[in-house]
Amino acid sequence: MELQEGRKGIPSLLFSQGECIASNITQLIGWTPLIELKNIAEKDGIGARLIGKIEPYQPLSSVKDRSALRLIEDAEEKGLITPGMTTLVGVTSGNLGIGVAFIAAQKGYKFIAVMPAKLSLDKQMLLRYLGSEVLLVDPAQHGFKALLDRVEQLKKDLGNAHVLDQFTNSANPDAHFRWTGPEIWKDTAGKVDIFVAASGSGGTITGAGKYLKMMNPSVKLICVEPAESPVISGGEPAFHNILGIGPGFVPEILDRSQIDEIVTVTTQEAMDMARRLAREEGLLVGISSGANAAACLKVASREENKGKMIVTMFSSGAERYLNTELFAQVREECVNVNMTF
Ligand SMILES: Cc1ncc(COP(=O)(O)O)c(C=O)c1O
Repeated sequence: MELQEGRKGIPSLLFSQGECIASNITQLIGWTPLIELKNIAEKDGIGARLIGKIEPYQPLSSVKDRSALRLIEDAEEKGLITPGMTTLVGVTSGNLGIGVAFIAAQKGYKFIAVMPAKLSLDKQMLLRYLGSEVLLVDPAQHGFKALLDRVEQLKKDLGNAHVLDQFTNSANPDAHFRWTGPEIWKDTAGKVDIFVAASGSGGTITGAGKYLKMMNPSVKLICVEPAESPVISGGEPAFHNILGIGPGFVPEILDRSQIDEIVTVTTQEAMDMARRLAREEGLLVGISSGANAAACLKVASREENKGKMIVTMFSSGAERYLNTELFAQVREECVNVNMTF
């Protein structure tokens, strides 16, 4: 089936005449819906419009499906990889790896995920379930570099391995320039005033931000990072629990020159807001989505932003965090529940 140039996702399929059946799962990446947070805006007396882009609608529930697809397609276009022959290799602690795993499975690539030991068992299980190999490295012994060293060693040992590096490869922001940015522009009818996005690899804010500024140079770009580890703001890296953002260094692909402002959010604020999104808007989204929404509320409360449209990313679904602090209280309640009859 022919898809519209530069567009992916379910609505693209709907433009065709006749059958609307995806030929494979990668065609369903992209074009996620926008939703306005009316309940929270009303309750908090917010004069701006708060809009979230619901990435849990991606095939494997996160924004990283887009980057994974573009990293793989870019390598294919450059003739660097061949299904059935090349082994894809990447350091991953989560969503990008899961994105690569399902695309690799569909396209016929072997994928080896190099992961920090002691990280989520759920993610390891998902990767293995999708047919990927998981190699655990203990970063406590040699730091993050141990993971990179393991990848280098694999490259030498395998000979036909291709490394996917979301922090340095411009194909990552390109996914957001091609898809995320145009989707936001189209679905807001070009009314977006402010785009707020937390930075992990920096792909989303760089790629979607570049597209939105290209369409309207007065769109403001606000980058969100953990208050405990405000590295982009010039601070020191430190532990935080907003999974998927704030890796503790400034990624090579992050284009700081186009960012108008950085807003920091604590892990506590992010988790509290994720829970509010669930209970007040019925939105089951993850911790970084809570961080983004918390940053939006800070920005929206400013007098100068009254009436403005603020768009942000709900980058992943809450179900990926069932075994984290986000669900600690309800887990405790469930474990200790008393029979009522
Ligand atoms: C849950 C979550 N939120 C936000 C991000 C940040 O996106 P980006 O890497 O495009 O900066 C990531 C990236 O992995 C993520 O997994």
